[in-house]
Amino acid sequence: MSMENNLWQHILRVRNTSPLVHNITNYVVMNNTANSLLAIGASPIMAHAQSEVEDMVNISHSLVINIGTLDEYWEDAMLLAAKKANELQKPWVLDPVGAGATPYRDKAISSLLSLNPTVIRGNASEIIAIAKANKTVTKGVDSTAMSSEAVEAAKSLTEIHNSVICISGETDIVISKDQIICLKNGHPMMTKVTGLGCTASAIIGAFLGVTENKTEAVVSAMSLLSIAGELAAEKSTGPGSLQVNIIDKLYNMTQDEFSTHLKLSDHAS
Ligand SMILES: Nc1ncnc2c1ncn2[C@@H]1O[C@H](COP(=O)(O)OP(=O)(O)O)[C@@H](O)[C@H]1O
Ligand SMILES: Cc1ncsc1CCOP(=O)(O)O
Ligand SMILES: [Mg+2]
Repeated sequence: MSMENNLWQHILRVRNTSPLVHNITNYVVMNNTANSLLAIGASPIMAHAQSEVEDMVNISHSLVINIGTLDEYWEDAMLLAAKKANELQKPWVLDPVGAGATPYRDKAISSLLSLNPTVIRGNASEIIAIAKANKTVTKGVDSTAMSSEAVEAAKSLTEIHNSVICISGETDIVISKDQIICLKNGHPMMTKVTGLGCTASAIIGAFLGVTENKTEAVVSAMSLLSIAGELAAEKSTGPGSLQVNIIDKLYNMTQDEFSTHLKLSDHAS
């Protein structure tokens, strides 16, 4: 079966099996992330109490850790949850929001990285920062670099942590040990809606919960969100309506819309 066909099958599997996705995420995006997960057919739970995160991982299909509004208490909860996911061999995603912006953020990321996330998804500046390539300066939570500049940084992270890396941006690039997949979907207005990167990471979590092939899980998630953004932008007058229209398109995307818009290319790494 072609990769394109596999991607649509993964989308259907999320819709039909409704994986439970445990999110330890930031205050800015919690509501939008939960609604996006519901729209694709997944079941979201946001929980960060140290007393329950391990039990929550136990009943979930996957875990998503997002450091957007981190503090010391949350950091400990994240480490507990990631350790439990590893112990139970459940997939988990790290979204290193704002990597490189402050020493505290980088210290927390390095503790989480030592637990070898299944997938790391960030914009180009964040991926470069966490690989300590130091070729660019992170400006808050938005990217100042192009995805292509972060490819070398991502390759080194894949080698060290055995993780699949997703660099999001104008082109989304998914890097595993033997493959580099580029997706040229999306719309520039998506950068004017807060939390769409966080949504991408959460949706990746949903696909990891139902799909053995981790690279395909990431590509399914990124193509679904980016095509939804592209189609939603056509009928949006600005970022406010785009935010809402993306959730609707995640919910009602058809196979025809998916396959006629998908712009994917595959290379050996
Ligand atoms: N310039 C762009 N053109 C088209 N799509 C984009 C662009 N920038 C980001 N996107 C899309 O927006 C979503 C979020 O990615 P991104 O903005 O890189 O995350 P973050 O919010 O973490 O910086 C992805 O689906 C990505 O493909
Ligand atoms: C603005 C902001 N500040 C802390 S977390 C956050 C949301 C970042 O979301 P994204 O990286 O998906 O744009
Ligand atoms: Mg982000």
